[in-house]
Amino acid sequence: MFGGFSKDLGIDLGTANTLVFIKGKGIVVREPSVVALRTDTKTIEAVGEDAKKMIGRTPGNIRAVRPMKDGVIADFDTTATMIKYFIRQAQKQRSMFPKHPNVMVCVPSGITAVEKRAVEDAAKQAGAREAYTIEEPFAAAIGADLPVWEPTGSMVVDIGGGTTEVAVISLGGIVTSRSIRVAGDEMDEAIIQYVKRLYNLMIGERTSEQLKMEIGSALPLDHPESIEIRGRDLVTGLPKTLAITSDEITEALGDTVNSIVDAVKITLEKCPPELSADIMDRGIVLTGGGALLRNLDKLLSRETGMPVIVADNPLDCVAIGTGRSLDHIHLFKNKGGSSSRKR
Ligand SMILES: Nc1ncnc2c1ncn2[C@@H]1O[C@H](COP(=O)(O)OP(=O)(O)OP(=O)(O)O)[C@@H](O)[C@H]1O
Repeated sequence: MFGGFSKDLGIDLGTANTLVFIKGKGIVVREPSVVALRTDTKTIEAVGEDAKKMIGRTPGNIRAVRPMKDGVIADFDTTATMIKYFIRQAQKQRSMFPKHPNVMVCVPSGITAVEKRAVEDAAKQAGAREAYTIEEPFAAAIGADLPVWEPTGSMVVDIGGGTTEVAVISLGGIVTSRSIRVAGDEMDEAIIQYVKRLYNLMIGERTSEQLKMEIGSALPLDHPESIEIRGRDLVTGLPKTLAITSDEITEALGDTVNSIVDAVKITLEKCPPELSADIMDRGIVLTGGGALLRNLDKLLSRETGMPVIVADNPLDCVAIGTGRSLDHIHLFKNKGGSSSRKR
């Protein structure tokens, strides 16, 4: 499927990470969706990895922003600049890559037609010849090798940075879906608030993400773990080191994880019975970085009574599916349900 030279690009424009996929080559760019802006001159200081390092460490005249943070384009110009940067990075990987490729951009399923149009315009402004959009859970399902074009039900739960997207897919269309703005970022924020409340310690976003990834779990671990973290004591104002346990992180993540479980349950309730039976056979498939939270699959399985499987390489599914969907562009236009558009 991926053989030969391609002039097409798939972009997973995630709230946390942007990945670029070239047919025939795979994922060629993987960088944080962050832009560092100079507030005085209104120019771009850095994009991607370099900009992420600046979060929480910028002087007054530089601001590190995540233009897609809430799952929508908050700032059109910054997003266009970011897309342009990522297309350039991909072009650098292949000397003969065309200046104006066809571009498929993956967008959250909850976004409006106006926002979709803004993404397509941003891609065109960044040099795309034709720009299309595909909804995130549909791309995730393709990337996870689910039989999306067949008359059988597949359920995918994509837990990213800003949004969790739950969808039931059959015959090339989304039958029912739910998108909530609760995902990895909200987990990080919950940990920050928990540590602040319990220990009067202020920690940064990067530290809370590290706690989530290293010792986080949706259910208490059989052998609890702990790590030392650093922050600012809110009473003395001085730096302080503290040991945090995995059980504490499980408690901190409780509400966020429950919101995700509820979104899955509500989607299942709305699912036609024939498709529910298919999902029971195949299992619910988890994609996105949040799928890597330990024991989330176990908790979801316990709460829904369904088998739950974490996809292979969950962080890559959306990008792979976005790239692969370019092979089926004609089907997209005909089937409509997965939302793509030629301009
Ligand atoms: N091992 C892990 N455990 C828990 N969370 C993780 C792990 N690895 C990555 N994540 C989280 O996954 C999220 C990023 O996932 P992903 O790259 O799929 O999101 P995205 O596609 O950029 O966002 P969205 O789907 O909202 O647009 C981040 O919040 C990150 O902290």
